[in-house]
Amino acid sequence: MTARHVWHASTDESTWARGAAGALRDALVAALARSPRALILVSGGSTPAPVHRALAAEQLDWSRVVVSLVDERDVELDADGSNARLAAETLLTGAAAAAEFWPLRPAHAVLDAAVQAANARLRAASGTLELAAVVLGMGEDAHTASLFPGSRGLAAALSTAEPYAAIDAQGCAGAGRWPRRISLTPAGWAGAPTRLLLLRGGAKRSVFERAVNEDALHAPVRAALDVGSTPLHVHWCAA
Ligand SMILES: O=C1O[C@H](COP(=O)(O)O)[C@@H](O)[C@H](O)[C@H]1O
Repeated sequence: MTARHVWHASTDESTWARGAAGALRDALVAALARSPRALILVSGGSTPAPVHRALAAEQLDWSRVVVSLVDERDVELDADGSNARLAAETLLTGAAAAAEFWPLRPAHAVLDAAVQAANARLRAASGTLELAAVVLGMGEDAHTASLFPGSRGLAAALSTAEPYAAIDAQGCAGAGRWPRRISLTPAGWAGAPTRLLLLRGGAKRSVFERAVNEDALHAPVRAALDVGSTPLHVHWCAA
C-alpha cells in the first residue's frame, strides 16, 4: 500500500523553511512546464511565515504564478488575523510580488457569497491554471484549513465536491476570535500533486501522530491523508 504521508524532520528553522520552500518551488516549476499558469494555496496562522519568506526568494517566473489561500477568517484584508495580510507581508514580496493574489474574502464581502465566488473562480480558471501545491497547517486541536472538530459545516465540508465551504466554529476554542471561516475542502486539496503540512514543535507532532489513527470528524487533519493520489508531505521542525 502507498504511504499516506512522508515525514521530513528538521532541527532548525532555516533548514525546515528552505526544505519546504524547495519542494514548493519544484511543484510550481513542474506545473508551469505543463500549464500557462500555476496556483499555490497557502495557509495562515503562526507557522508558515519563514517558509513563505524562503519561497519568495526562489527563482521562478512569478508573473505566471497565482497565490491564493487554503482558508480565511471573516475579516477585512488588512485586519489583524487576516491570512491575506500574512501572505501579502511574507510571501508576496520581492520578485514574488509579481504573482497575482486571489483573496478568499474580498473587502466588505458576505462570507457565503465569498465561498461561492471562490468556487466559481476556480471553475472558470481550470483550463489555463494548474493547481500546483497546497500548503496546510494544523492547530493543536487537529484542525486544518479552518476545519475545526465540532464546527458547524464540518461534515458537509468533508464530503462536498466543491473546493471551498463555509465553516462556523463558534464555541471551538481553537478558532479564537474568528469563528466564521472559509475552508478549502478535501475535494479542493485532492487535485494538488503536491500537498505539504507544515508543523513545528513536539506538541503538534504528538497531535498529528494521534490524528493518523482517528477519524476526520474528530481530527480533521486526518482528511489530508485520505484524499489525493500522492502522499501528504509533512515538514516538521523540532524547534
Ligand atoms: O486558524 C488557523 O490555524 C491553522 C494553524 O495555525 P497555527 O497558528 O497553529 O500555525 C492555520 O493553518 C490556518 O491557516 C489558520 O487560519
